[in-house]
Amino acid sequence: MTEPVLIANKLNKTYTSAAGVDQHVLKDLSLTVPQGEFVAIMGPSGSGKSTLLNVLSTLMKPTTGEVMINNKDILHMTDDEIANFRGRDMGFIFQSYNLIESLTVSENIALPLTLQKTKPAQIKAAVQKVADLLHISEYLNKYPAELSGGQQQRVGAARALVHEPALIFGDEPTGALDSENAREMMNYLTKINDERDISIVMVTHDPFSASFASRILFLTDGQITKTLTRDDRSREDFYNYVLSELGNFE
Ligand SMILES: Nc1ncnc2c1ncn2[C@@H]1O[C@H](COP(=O)(O)OP(=O)(O)OP(=O)(O)O)[C@@H](O)[C@H]1O
Repeated sequence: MTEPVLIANKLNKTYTSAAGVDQHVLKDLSLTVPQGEFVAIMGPSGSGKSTLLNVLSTLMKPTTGEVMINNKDILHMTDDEIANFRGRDMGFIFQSYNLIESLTVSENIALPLTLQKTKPAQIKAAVQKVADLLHISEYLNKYPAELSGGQQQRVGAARALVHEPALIFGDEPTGALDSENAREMMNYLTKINDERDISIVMVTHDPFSASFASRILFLTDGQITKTLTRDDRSREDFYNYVLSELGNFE
């Protein structure tokens, strides 16, 4: 049995509006992700997907419950420990690429390593390696504004990968991409998941993107109400299975 990279135990999240009205968004939600697994989270709008991802990825605290990543209790770390942990062990890929316009592609990709004060020669080698993997080496000296949306999203992915984190979180990583670029992005994620054993937890509304995962969790009203596993199905067969199950689900 592979060691879990992430364990979430009985997560609850309640938002309280300015008018004092509570909204209970995550409800006793538990989840375990073994090292090297690729998990997709799907569910209707408002079901709590982004809230769950934010809680799992240390960006937001749950109201109650616990989250362990690599056996560390992330809810009881100091702000400095969390910042270090994020920088070293996690990568984030968002729909909006969050690139810094005044930095070159190379400098954007290097950010997680620069923040960890990695030596320049090591940074250069790591940036080159991940840029080769994502086929963006020729853009390294350009600025984000000079790239297409798909290229920018690959730069965002390269930045998430450059420090070889144990775990990557994606929030609609193909959301801004056309179908060709979405397929390419999912192939890259599959490749790093296979070859480097990096675990991936990704929120998506798109069954095509989800079909690249090995397990899909469906969220309804803050709870996991259905789980589909790919088992030994091909990606295409899993996609058809997901589509048929979605028909039953919604
Ligand atoms: N920061 C916040 N403050 C108050 N309410 C929030 C906040 N973030 C989300 N909510 C509410 O919590 C519920 C779940 O939101 P969340 O964004 O987690 O859902 P989602 O499944 O990701 O939705 P979508 O697919 O539309 O992005 C929604 O009703 C939303 O309005």
